[in-house]
Order: sequence, then structure tokens, then C-alpha cells
Amino acid sequence: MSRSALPQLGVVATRALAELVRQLAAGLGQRFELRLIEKPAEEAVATAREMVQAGLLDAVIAAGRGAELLRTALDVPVAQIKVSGYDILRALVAARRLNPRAVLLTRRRLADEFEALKPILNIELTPLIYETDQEARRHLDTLSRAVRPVVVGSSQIVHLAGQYELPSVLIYSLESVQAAFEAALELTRVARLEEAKRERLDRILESLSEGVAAVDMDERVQTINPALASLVGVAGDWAVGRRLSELAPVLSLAGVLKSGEARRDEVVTVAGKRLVTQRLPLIEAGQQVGAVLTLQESAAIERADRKLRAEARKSPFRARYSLRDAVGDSAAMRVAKELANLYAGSDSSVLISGASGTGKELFAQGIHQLSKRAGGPFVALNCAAFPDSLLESELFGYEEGAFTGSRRGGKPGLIELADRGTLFLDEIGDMPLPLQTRLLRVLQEREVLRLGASEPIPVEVRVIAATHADLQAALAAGRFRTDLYYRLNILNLQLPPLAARGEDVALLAHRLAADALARLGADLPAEQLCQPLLRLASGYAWPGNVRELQNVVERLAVFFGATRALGVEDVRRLAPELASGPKQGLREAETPLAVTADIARRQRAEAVLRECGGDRSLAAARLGISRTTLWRLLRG
Ligand SMILES: Nc1ncnc2c1ncn2[C@@H]1O[C@H](COP(=O)(O)OP(=O)(O)OP(=O)(O)O)[C@@H](O)[C@H]1O
Repeated sequence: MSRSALPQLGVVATRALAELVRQLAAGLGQRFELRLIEKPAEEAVATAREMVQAGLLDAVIAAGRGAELLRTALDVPVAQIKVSGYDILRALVAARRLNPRAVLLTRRRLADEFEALKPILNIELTPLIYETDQEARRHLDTLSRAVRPVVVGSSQIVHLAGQYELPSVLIYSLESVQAAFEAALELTRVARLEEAKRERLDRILESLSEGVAAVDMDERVQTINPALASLVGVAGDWAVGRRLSELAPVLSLAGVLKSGEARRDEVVTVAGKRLVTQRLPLIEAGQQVGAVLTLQESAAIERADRKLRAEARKSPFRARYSLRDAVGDSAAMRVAKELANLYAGSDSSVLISGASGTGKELFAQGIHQLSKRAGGPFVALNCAAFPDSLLESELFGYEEGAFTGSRRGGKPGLIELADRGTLFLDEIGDMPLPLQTRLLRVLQEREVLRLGASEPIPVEVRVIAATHADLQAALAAGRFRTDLYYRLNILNLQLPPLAARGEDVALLAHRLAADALARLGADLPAEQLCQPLLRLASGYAWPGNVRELQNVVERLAVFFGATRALGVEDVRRLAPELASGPKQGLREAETPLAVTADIARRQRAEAVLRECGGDRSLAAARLGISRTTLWRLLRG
């Protein structure tokens, strides 16, 4: 059944009120579809019920007791047109214009305050009470024979007064009817939201290969997804409302309902299939309201386990990125991609320079993937991440017994493991001088000597090195070997900081947001995440470059995925650093004040690490830098 996009509002009213409703609806424009049932509530129930069943009504509006009656008879929300004090005053003033003698004919006694109004309004106000139409007629009959006053009352009273040729005034005002319309629209909005949520949940449950069922405190099934129904061999509709143990005694949730304790990872057999079960109490607002059962075929778990193990066994030395993953249309990015393409065709060493998080490793992997070495390993090592002695054994490997604690059978170094592939040496400027000498020898001789070995092993490796800082200073200070520098810097690629290619920020944000939302399984437009982000981030320096942008987007995506809405205020709260202006945050050493800046950066890194309770991954993520950059910073 396709339902109208506009809220469909039913109004149950008799003539005078119906007239008011028509007037109002004409003025309210295209906000809803109006279905007027012009009958007394008792007679309207059957029609309204049929319309609800046909999906033609989202909510119903009715006055007084009619609303109460419809509320018990219908499955949709009912908004009541209420008589306000203002309505009564307005109706009495109108009545007085016709005749100073007025009668208020209502089902309930008027409040004392309206008795008190009588002298002020200078009208004779005689409230009369009726319960049934018959009683109302009796009152009207008596009045028509005596003083013939103006009758103030509901739509039905106005209708009946007409039959006794008595003048009358409707007690409801346009404002009260409008208030009921607004209430009905709001009720519809909330009900539709709830329904959409329920439908989404149903779709999710239907798509799960895992079996899921939820029961109430009486163990009666409230929800069961097709996977579980088919595992136990019943129809889902049939199962709803029955006790779960009736479907399959081994699946009983009675124990969890009684104890309130979860039971995990138990194996049961149903219809010849071995199933792993999870039984969990269902808690709402601190109260247990039922329990949930999930089932997985043990064969499926074993298959997944085998696959995971196989994945883990695969070589870790694989490039994950290609140049196609490098987003950016700025002139600088286009040049970088063009050069990288060119360099992929050569086999010479490359030196990539750029601040932390600008994509040095991404480009190194991209060059490798396009090169003739693409089928070989891509081995990455961050020279700043290891103390000198460890760095040496990581790179060159060692023979058995080379040092105390060395592994039996020795261990190949990363240079060896990169044979026929690419060795990516990040933060090359941090490599100690003796190792630089050994590396130079490997590049010249095309062989590597493990620690403690006497025989070199031939290797065929292409080196791509990267540096976040200008190596010229290290060269001048004698901290980097000139001959190694020239050996590495045959081909050169410079990646500018993100702030220097502002137009890429939007492109990157879109791609990163789309990726992050897809990973979260959230079917939401990346645009809605990017708009408030880009508004707040204009002029921001992005000290952590693309990695920082990635972290911010990831943070926003998690929030956006959960709430399905994201505004500038949310971004301000979730990423306060964006508002802190371009001068704050980490920056690469690029000014004569580099030393002071270095100290400031270290102090900030230490402070953040303390705030994160020593968790380096968390601290690095907060700072928008890699763990290794953090390590380098802390090392001072
Ligand atoms: N142009 C780009 N397009 C898409 N993603 C990018 C781009 N540049 C960088 N990234 C992403 O940003 C993150 C950081 O990039 P990468 O690790 O290559 O930077 P790096 O310069 O090597 O950093 P560090 O020096 O701190 O190790 C990675 O997840 C990478 O995929």
C-alpha cells in the first residue's frame, strides 16, 4: 500500500464545526490531506475504522466526547478540539450581540470563574447540563417555549437548536480547531518517524544471516527474523505470540528471563544443525522487559574463522593503496600524480618530502603498484619508530646467536623481505649515521649482510625514502650522509601541506566522508556531513594534514551515523580544534623558530598523552598525527 507523502488527517464533526474546519483547512494550505467525516462520532466510528484499515488516515481530529470515543475505537492517534476559557468568553460575547439572554448548554458544569463572569458581561448566563441528545432536546424544547435565549454549545447543540428555531453560537473557535490540527500533524510526524524506525529495524533483521528473536517477560515471541524462523522450520507470522520454548525447547529463554544473566556461546543442535547461541536479557530504562536470542550456524563461524586465519597468514607486505586513491585536483596534486606516474616507470630511488599526514606512504604505495615490481612485496619501515639497535636488526636481520636473545635460526631483515619489491623507508632523516653507511652499501653492492653473518645475501630492492623535514639542514649539520642523499634523491617528489591546496579539502572531505559512512553501514549523504564541516574549517591550517582531516571526518561520521543529523554546532562541539584558528595545533618545523616550535609541540604531545592515560594510539589520533610521529615527538 503506497501511502500519501502528506499527512492524512480525518476530522469527525457535525455541520457547524465541519464548516469551521473547511474554513480553516482552506487557509492552512497544502500541509495535509483532509478527510472530513460529517457525522456524529457514534456514527463515524465505522467509516473511520475502514479508512484507517485502508491506510487513508494518519490521525483523527474530533471534539469533546467524540474524541474520547474515537480514541478507544481506532488504532491511530486522535487529537481533541478543546474548549478554552477564551472560547467560552468569545462565544458569550458573540451571543450577547444577538440577545443579552444566553444559555450555555454543555455536558459539564461550567467552572465557577465563568459564573463570576456573568455580571461583567452583563448577560444572563444559565449553564445547563445534558448527558444525552434526548436531554439536550428536552432543554431546548423548554427554552423555545419560554424566554427563547441564544444557545451556546457544541456543533451538535447548534444543529439541534436549529430544529427548535433558536438562535445559537458555536462554542469552538478557529484557534482551538487550529490547535487540534497542529497537534494532529505533530502526532502524525512522530508516528511516521516511529514507523520508519521500526521498518528500518525490520529490514536490518531480515537481512541478517544470523537468527534473531526477542521475547517478552512471558517468553512470548515479539520479533523473529526470517533466518531464525527458517532455522527452526516455522513461519515467522505463526511464531509471533507463541512461547519460544514451544518452537524449540533447546532455544528456551526462560533461564535468562528468570536470572537476568546473559548466557553466551552455548552450542545446541536444532534440526540436525549445530548452532552457537547468545542469550541476553533485554533491558529498557533499567528494567528487564524480555530477552533476546541470537543464533549462528557453527559451520558459518568455522568458515569465517578459517578465512580470518588464511588472511592472517598472507604476506603483510602488500601495498593497499594505488594512485587512484590519491584524491585532489589542485595544481600541486596533479603535478605530484603526474610525477608519481612517471617515476613508476623508472627503477631509480625516490625521495618523497612532505609534512606528516600529507600522503607520503600513499604515494610510495601508488608508485610501487604501477611499477614492474607491483607483484613483489611492498615493505614499509618507519626509521623514527625504533631505537637504533632494533632498527639495525629490523633492517638487516641477524644470524642465530648474533646477540643474546637472538632468535633460533636467525631472522631475515626487511631489506631481504623486500627482495624484488619496494622498500619504503619513512622518516629517513632519523636513521643513525652508521646505518646510513650500511644502507648505502646495500644499494651499491645489491647485497645485504645479516648481523653476525659472514656471507652476504643478494637482494634486488627499489628504495623509496620519505622525510617530513628538509634534509638540507641535516646534511649541513653532518647528520645525514651526502652520498646517501644523492643516491636516494635521484627522483624527487614534494607533497605540499593540505592547507596549501585548499581546494582539495572539499574533495577529500567528500571522499573520506563517503568511505567512513559506508564503513559504518550508514546510508547517508556525505554532503550533509561535509557542509557544516567545511563551513567551520575554512581557513583552518590542518596541522595534521590529510590524516587529521580523516580523523575529524571519522569522528563526525560516527555521530552523524547515530543521530542522522549534523549541524555546524555539532561540528563545533565534536571538533573544537577547527574553531581554534590556524595558529594552533602541530606544525612542521619550517620557520627559524623551529626549535621553540619543537618544544611546544613536544609539550602539547606530552599533555595529550597524559590526558589519554598513556594510550599512544588515542593520543596520536587526537593530535591528528601517526603513532610514529608521536613517538618521534616524545623522543625529543
Ligand atoms: N591525497 C590523498 N587522498 C586520499 N587519502 C589521502 C591522501 N593523502 C593522504 N591520504 C590518507 O591520509 C592518511 C595519511 O597518509 P600517509 O600515511 O600516506 O601520510 P604520511 O605523509 O606518510 O604520514 P606520516 O609521515 O605521518 O607517516 C592515510 O590514511 C592516507 O590514505
